[in-house]
Parts: sequence; C-alpha cells; structure tokens
Amino acid sequence: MITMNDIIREGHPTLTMVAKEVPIPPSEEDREVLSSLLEYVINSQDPETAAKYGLRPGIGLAAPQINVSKRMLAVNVTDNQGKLYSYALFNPKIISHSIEKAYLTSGEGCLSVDRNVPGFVPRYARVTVRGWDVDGNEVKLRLKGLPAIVFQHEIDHLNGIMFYDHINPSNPFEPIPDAIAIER
Ligand SMILES: CNC(=O)c1cccc(C)c1Nc1nc(N2CCN(c3ccccc3Cl)CC2)nc(N2CSC[C@H]2C(=O)NC)n1
Ligand code: NI
Repeated sequence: MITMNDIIREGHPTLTMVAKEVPIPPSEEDREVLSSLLEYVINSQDPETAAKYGLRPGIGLAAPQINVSKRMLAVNVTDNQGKLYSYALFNPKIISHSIEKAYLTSGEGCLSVDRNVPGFVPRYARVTVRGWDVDGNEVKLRLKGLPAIVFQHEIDHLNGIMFYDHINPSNPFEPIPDAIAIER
C-alpha cells in the first residue's frame, strides 16, 4: 500500500515532468500501480486507516506523485449532491470544457506540497474527461463542481503543473470574473 513515504514532495524533478502515456491494454504492473493510487485515496479518507498509517487525506492522487512518470490518476470524491465519483484512469484527457471558470473558495491543497499556499486556483467549471479504466475499457465523464476541480488538479500533475502555478502572484485572492465559487 502507498504511504506518505512513497509520496514525493515539491522540488522533486518528477513533479515537473510531462508523464508518459500508458500502453492500452495495460500491463499487470500498470494495473497494480493504478489500483494502489485509488487505494491510497480511499484509505486516506478512513479516519482509522489514516491514523494507523499516518496518511494525509486526499480526494485525488496522480502517479507522478509516487515518482511514476506515467499518465494515471485516481479520484474518490463526493459532490455536493452526495454523488460519489470514484475513478482510477489511464491516460485521462480533457476533451472539452466550459468557458466558464470555477474555483474552491478555500484554495487548494496537494499531498506533494507540505505548506499552505493561499489563493484562488481558476479552473474550468465543467469538463469532459476521457480515459481508460483498470480493465482497459474507455470511460467518458462529464464533470462539474468539486469533481471537475479535482480531475483538473490531477491531470495538471501529469503535465508537470502544480496548483499554485495558476494562482495570481500579485493578488492571490483577486476575484475571478464570472467564475463559480465552490464552498467546501
Ligand atoms: C489551502 N486550502 C485547502 O487546502 C482547503 C482548506 C479547506 C477546504 C478545502 C476544500 C481546501 N482545499 C482542498 N481540500 C482538500 N481536501 C479537503 C479535506 N479532505 C479530507 C480531510 C479529512 C478527511 C477526509 C477528507 Cl476527504 C481531503 C481533501 N483537497 C484539495 N485538493 C485540491 S484538488 C485535489 C485535492 C486534494 O486531494 N488535496 C490533497 N483542496
Ligand atoms: Ni496535487
């Protein structure tokens, strides 16, 4: 199982690399890595398991964060209508998105960033993501709200982008025009 010792932190070169596509159908090794990402996110949200293994809670994790520079991510998040989005995908890609933006009013955190970086992170309000699941089946997701934010944060990791790269350096809390404010 993945623990915090496996998660690399900012300053590690892998976090700023563009990760490689995973051959589909996936190898047994790639399937195990993808499953371990989802296992971590789920474990980290269970208070007992998180306390037992010292896991920092997260709702998303990308393979580069465990020093595997391959295009894989896992998300386990409930939206504000109580719908659970639990996905582990190979080669996820945003194939369309809204013009409208959205952001978390509390800012974003990252398991690879051991500090608080305040500021609004502008994201697309709605995205359509296509990827492949652990069995090699194509998956297409239409996302909005917090799930859309998390997928964009994790897909950024596959392109070597950190959430704070999107924060306005001169005014981190500058209002984002016409954007949806997501309170959590
Ligand atoms: C600087 N302010 C903040 O961090 C911040 C501050 C307040 C609110 C939010 C909403 C913030 N923002 C933020 N909070 C989260 N969590 C909220 C708590 N939660 C959690 C905690 C405990 C048990 C179970 C769970 Cl579920 C885990 C996830 N996660 C992310 N991100 C950004 S997208 C990837 C995702 C991620 O998994 N990061 C590790 N951002
Ligand atoms: Ni992150």
